[in-house]
Amino acid sequence: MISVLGAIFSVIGAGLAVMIVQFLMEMLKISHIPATLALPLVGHLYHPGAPMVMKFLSVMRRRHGKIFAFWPGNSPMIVVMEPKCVRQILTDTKTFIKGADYSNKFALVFGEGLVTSNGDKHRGDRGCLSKFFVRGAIEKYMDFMVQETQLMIQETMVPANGKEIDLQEFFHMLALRVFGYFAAGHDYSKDPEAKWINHCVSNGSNIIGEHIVLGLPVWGFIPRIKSLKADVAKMHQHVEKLIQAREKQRSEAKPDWVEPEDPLKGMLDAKMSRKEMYEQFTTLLSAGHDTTAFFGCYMAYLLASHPEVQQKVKDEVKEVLGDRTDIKPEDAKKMTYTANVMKEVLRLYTVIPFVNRTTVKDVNLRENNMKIPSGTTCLVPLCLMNRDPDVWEDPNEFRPERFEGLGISDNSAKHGYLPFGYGSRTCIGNTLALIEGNIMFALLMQKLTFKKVEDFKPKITAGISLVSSNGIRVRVELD
Ligand code: HEM
Repeated sequence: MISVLGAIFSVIGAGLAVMIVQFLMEMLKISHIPATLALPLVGHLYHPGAPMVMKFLSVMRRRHGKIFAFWPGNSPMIVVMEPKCVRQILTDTKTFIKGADYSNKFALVFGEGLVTSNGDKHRGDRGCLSKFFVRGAIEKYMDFMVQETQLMIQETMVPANGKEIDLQEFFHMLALRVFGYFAAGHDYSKDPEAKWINHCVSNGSNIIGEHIVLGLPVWGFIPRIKSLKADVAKMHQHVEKLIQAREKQRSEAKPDWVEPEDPLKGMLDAKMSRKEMYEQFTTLLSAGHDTTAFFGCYMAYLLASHPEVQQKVKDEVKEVLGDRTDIKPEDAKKMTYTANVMKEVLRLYTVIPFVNRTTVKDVNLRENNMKIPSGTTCLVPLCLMNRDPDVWEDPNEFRPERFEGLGISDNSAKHGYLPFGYGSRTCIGNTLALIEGNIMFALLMQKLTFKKVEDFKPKITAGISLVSSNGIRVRVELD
């Protein structure tokens, strides 16, 4: 018995010794990069504020500047928020690749879809899918977006008149319905699986987010990981149904049937394998779901909290549309104040708060001449860059007017304003999300007013996306 215990302690002791040596070697490699004292095994997690990652990093930024080391455990990340260096990281995709967080953790849900793949696989798949996400292609779906938004307003907002509601369900369901029709001609309003898919996608994103941010393992025997894998398998069965429905339409097509020009068609035409299609579809759905839905939630919350901004949006919608609801591309272009509101929402609530890349060789960050060793993960905190006081006056204020005259479309590398990322891996769904946002809010603002719920404050947690664990509550008042 004693010898068994002795053996166990020796193995644990040897393991700890290896980890401490690894820690010291890593520390030596990045000793030229500013950092607060980190300890072996726990890194900065000994610090009570460290699990609140966003707050902790903003304190570190004040202490160390725009490039510093952060230790979420035994290995460091280099936090980079200097705009020119960020640009280098996000454009040099041969040196800065999507590393282990993507291939081990994200991949549990996303497989080898667009978000997680690298190199030729990524280039090929992006080439195959990007034509469906350009403005002209998306504008063809505007009538459908209008129709679904109106239906959802009727189903959810009208009965909520005078009441407080959590907006998550409205925006999640609307995002799902729009995505289903846009990506595969599928009508989620009639699909009993829609509720489950909503839950499954958000849950998956939260779990993966937590495991990435806190550096937790994703071993298959952990109950929540086991159940996540089961959910992903069920999601693949759901995608199989969508593929079979389209294959049936193709095989039974009458001569006048015109197949929708959508991502599902793109995947079938490219003769992707079943596995590739499951992963790509799940990727698009997951990447576009919480993001679009929480973007809508935060916008409604900020409008409710700033009645003067809400009134200006209402006035603009009235001026451009009058009582019409058939929103056309030229209408959307005229709603410039609403566009600035959307930019300001994404600045304050950066829905994807962090992205990271791993170096495959030693590299110099040109702007600062700082060496980043091979195998290091660089963390780009888009959320903190968007509140950088060097760039934004009163960065925590909600002030859409600040975008007037800045000439910023949906991103600006110069300002470090990158809510949709940058370079060849920029969000493929950015135009879809913004057109959808414009339509949703034009129709909502024609019909109702969001009022602030006293004492409600969202409890923001930063996982893959910026979610609120206590929902987003507002009072709805029909006009
Ligand atoms: C407000 C809504 C959205 C925000 C804020 C957002 C944000 C982002 C960001 C920051 C990235 C870059 C990630 C990185 O560089 O590592 C990204 C990538 C991506 N997004 Fe979005 N996104 C949104 C909506 C959507 C939608 C609607 C879709 C699809 C239907 C989508 C699909 C994707 C995909 C597939 C990628 C990976 C692209 C690649 O690496 O080639 N996103 N998104």
